[in-house]
Amino acid sequence: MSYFENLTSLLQIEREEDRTQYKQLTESTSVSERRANGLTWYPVAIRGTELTKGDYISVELERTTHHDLAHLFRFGVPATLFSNHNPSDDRIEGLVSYQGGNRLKLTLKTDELPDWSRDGKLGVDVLFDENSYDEMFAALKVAQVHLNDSNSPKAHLIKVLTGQTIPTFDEYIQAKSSPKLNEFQNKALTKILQAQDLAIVHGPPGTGKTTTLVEAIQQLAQKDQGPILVVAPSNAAVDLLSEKLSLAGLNVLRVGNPARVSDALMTLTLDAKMTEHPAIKEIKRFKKQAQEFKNMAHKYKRNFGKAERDQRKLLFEEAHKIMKEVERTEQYMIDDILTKTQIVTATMVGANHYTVRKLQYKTVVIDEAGQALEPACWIAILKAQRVILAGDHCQLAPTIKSNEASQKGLSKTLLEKSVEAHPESVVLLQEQYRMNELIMGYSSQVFYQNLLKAHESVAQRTLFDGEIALNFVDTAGCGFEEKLIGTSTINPEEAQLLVKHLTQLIENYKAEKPDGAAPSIAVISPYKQQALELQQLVQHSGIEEKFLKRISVNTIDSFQGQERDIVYISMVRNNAEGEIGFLSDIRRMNVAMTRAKKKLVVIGDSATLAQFDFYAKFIEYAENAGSYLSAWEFM
Ligand SMILES: Nc1ncnc2c1ncn2[C@@H]1O[C@H](COP(=O)(O)OP(=O)(O)OP(=O)(O)O)[C@@H](O)[C@H]1O
Repeated sequence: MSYFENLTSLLQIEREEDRTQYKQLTESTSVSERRANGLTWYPVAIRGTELTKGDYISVELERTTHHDLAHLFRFGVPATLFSNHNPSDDRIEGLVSYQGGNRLKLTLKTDELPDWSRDGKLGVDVLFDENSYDEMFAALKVAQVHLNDSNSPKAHLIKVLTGQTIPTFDEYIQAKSSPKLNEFQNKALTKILQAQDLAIVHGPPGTGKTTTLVEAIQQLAQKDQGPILVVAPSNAAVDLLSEKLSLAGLNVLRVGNPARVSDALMTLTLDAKMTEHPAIKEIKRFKKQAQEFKNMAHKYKRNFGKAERDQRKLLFEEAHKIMKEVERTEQYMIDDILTKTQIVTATMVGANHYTVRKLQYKTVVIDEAGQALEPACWIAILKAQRVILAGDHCQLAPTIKSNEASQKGLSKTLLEKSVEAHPESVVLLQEQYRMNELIMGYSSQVFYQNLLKAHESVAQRTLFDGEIALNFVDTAGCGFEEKLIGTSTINPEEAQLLVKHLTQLIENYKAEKPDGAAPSIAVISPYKQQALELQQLVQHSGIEEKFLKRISVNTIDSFQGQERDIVYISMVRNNAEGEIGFLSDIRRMNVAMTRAKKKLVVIGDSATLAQFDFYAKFIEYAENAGSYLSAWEFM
């Protein structure tokens, strides 16, 4: 099987599993269950409608209750509007074209709202996102075609990225080294500018990967003709980069829909840029005319005479002609906006949005590549002459639903493969600006060949004088037993101990720094049930409000990319068999352990944990650093 056939078959397995899990979530579940699972908004109210491209209408919906529920409605996903009167028949499918706060816009494949939408209560269901899979399959197919065609200008890059040939560098190109960057970051900058096909920025926690990328993209923007494409697997990551690039003075076009509602971000979107464009007045005038023709046509609805039917047809044709004009004007506006654009930012799938689908780029940057599914990367790569991968394959990998696909290799990212195949393309950023060096040390030893250094401004930092930056609190022999709740594990006594330690730490801090600002604190557990338990306990701990406000409690995954002054990790597992479940995913643990700036406290049972090499060595590391504590001291 060829490289791309193999990837295609893995992706097929994944799509099947994803569909199956989606079906289980939706089929034979009630509206309220679907709503709780984030798959449905109900009830919703129609806040407006507008004619749009292709004679469709865009309807704006607002959810009027249950505002706090998380949901899966995202730009570009399919969804159906339905009525509660007859939900199996009264439904119409569309695509989410905007989502912000409690509103979303749905583009429906019809030119008129159905009659049933005027009575009964309305809701929207999110549908399985076939489109993202279709785009990925299509990209793999096209990549294979290029690879088979020795005349294809893309064949070389594809061969590099599939490990069949080596990357090339133009060593005569000199980057302008930046005084804002450290030695390693400047090395990465040079690597990026010299790369003819592939450069890789490996950025461990807090090492300034984003800072480096922004500087490199600024220099590339001056050299490359035409825009640079910058993609990342999540909207949150795309938003962050879009903001920083825009602040650096670049003209950024954010394709798709920001995950966060922020004015600065919104102005970068195509919608906002179109609203600012002089030609928008014309579009508004045309749309109004078309709407008037349609309204007139609809008046003939209940008259069946031939003359009326002809009249109605004429009016529709007129509206259609005007909408064609709207489309042409919109395309002109988009082209005009694109000529001024230096950077296009999007998710991988978003890079194929119809407005930018056909664009080719000299340089494509894939950020957070350690979290990107490889088939999605190929959507962006096919638009590139040269690819810059940035990320850290020693932190969280992409989420894969099918164990089979994961075990057969879908969880191995293009970043990881490329780092192995082409070490000459890689620059490791070695200086970090987040952690006290004691917190950093174990991660550096296990994942980064002991190469990381802490910048002098952070190396010795602690919460207060005399406080040690790392603690391992050993619960061995305390009889704290784990319990299984559903599919998640919980350890209530460990949770209580953690909160006791935290309360004490805050008291010590207050005594040492009576006027000190409240530090930011994360309480993390790999297990969801334990995180929920901890949330409850922290809420009722009696910790003063000023400090309580700064504490967030959650599972590891939600903290990737973030940092806190203090981090607690509750390890939960405590059993005679030495069964540690997914604590064995040491990359996830790497993320948890590297969020802390000044203090990291890990609480767990050494007897269970030490049966696994990673934790045995961690406990040894803590012992050697004088960071080992027995839980008995707090009981
Ligand atoms: N050369 C530098 N000199 C001083 N501070 C720096 C330098 N590079 C980065 N920093 C600081 O380090 C912090 C992290 O930088 P940045 O956000 O670029 O890192 P990152 O590697 O993208 O982070 P993450 O760990 O979230 O991936 C920021 O506060 C930034 O200002």
